[in-house]
Amino acid sequence: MVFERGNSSSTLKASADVTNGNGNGNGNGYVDGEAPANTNHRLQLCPNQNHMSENYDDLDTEFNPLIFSSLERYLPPNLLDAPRETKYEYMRGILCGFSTEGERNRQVQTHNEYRQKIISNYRPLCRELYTMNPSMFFVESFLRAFNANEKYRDEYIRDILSKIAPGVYTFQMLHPSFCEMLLREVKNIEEWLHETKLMVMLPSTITKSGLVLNDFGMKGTLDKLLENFVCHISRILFPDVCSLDSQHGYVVQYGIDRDVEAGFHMDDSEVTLNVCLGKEFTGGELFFGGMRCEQHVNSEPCPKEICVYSHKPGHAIIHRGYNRHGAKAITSGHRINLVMWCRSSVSRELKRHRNNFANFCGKCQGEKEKKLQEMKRALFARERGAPS
Ligand SMILES: O=C(O)CCC(=O)C(=O)O
Ligand SMILES: [Fe+2]
Repeated sequence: MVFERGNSSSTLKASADVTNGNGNGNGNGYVDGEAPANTNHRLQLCPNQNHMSENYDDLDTEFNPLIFSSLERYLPPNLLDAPRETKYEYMRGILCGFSTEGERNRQVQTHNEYRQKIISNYRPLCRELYTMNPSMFFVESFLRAFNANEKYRDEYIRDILSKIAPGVYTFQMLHPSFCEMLLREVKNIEEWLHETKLMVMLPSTITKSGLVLNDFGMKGTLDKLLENFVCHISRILFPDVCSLDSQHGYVVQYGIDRDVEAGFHMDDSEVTLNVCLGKEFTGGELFFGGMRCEQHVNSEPCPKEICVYSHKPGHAIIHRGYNRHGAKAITSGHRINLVMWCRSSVSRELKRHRNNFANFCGKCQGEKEKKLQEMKRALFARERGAPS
């Protein structure tokens, strides 16, 4: 397996989703010129003098458009000829990474205005999607578990979850008619975007074909999904994660004419929910390489951490954001998934005060065990009178 440094970890400050309220970005940007998924290039030290920069004057952006034209000549060579939108997102991410608190507030305001502009102009196709309606959204087994008497609820929820690797679980979740409805809505959004030529913010640097559902009026529904369902599952599966208090919800699309795969990365989330909506496809399996702290992000996985999962429509997979993963290439058809990066501002604050992550990082755990073994050996030797 080739390990690429993912770019959606919480180390990345800049973000198109500046509204999560906890000061963390969604990975849609880079600190000090870190490159997008699937590339390992940084901003160049010297500008490419022969490159003709694009014009960014028409963009509704918080930065002076001239900055983008100047910065463009410093882009990694593989990005120089990328679509203007990709270059813009990459450069905006870098600029946001350097911004101060005041600028950050302005970004929040800009993002709110951007969202408001979409919401007041986009006409939803399936209005039912914009209000949480469990009996319409979920399959029977999922509803039964959540509707169980409080005394047995956790036990019933545990029963519907299948563990496929340490910290990775799957379960049946979305009703086929809900999946079908959301697919129709996504198609409608895409047609509207095509007509209006509106440039949208991508959900993360991992995808070129994603749509942030929160920006299209579904924040209320997804907040309820987090609050009433995902929080509960997270509390059962990941008790060390503090309460999840915000979400970044989006769809990702794969196909021959879209993204084909997703590079190996970590999410900017404490917990990620990922549900396949359809349609028909082959390939595109998710692969996992174990949980790591930021310091050990590039360390090798141990065999028990590796697992491969084939997406099935309606089925969800839930894992810690730090569990490194990627999606293999789709080999035919079209795959669309609903992804929700769930965040905990308390967990993030606590993490800032820690320097050992043996509670989740496989590598920190290994090192801690090694030290313990060494201490035990030294103690044993001392007891037997051997010179230490
Ligand atoms: O393609 C997938 O199912 C995974 C997408 C993903 O990992 C992400 O968006 O963070
Ligand atoms: Fe991911």
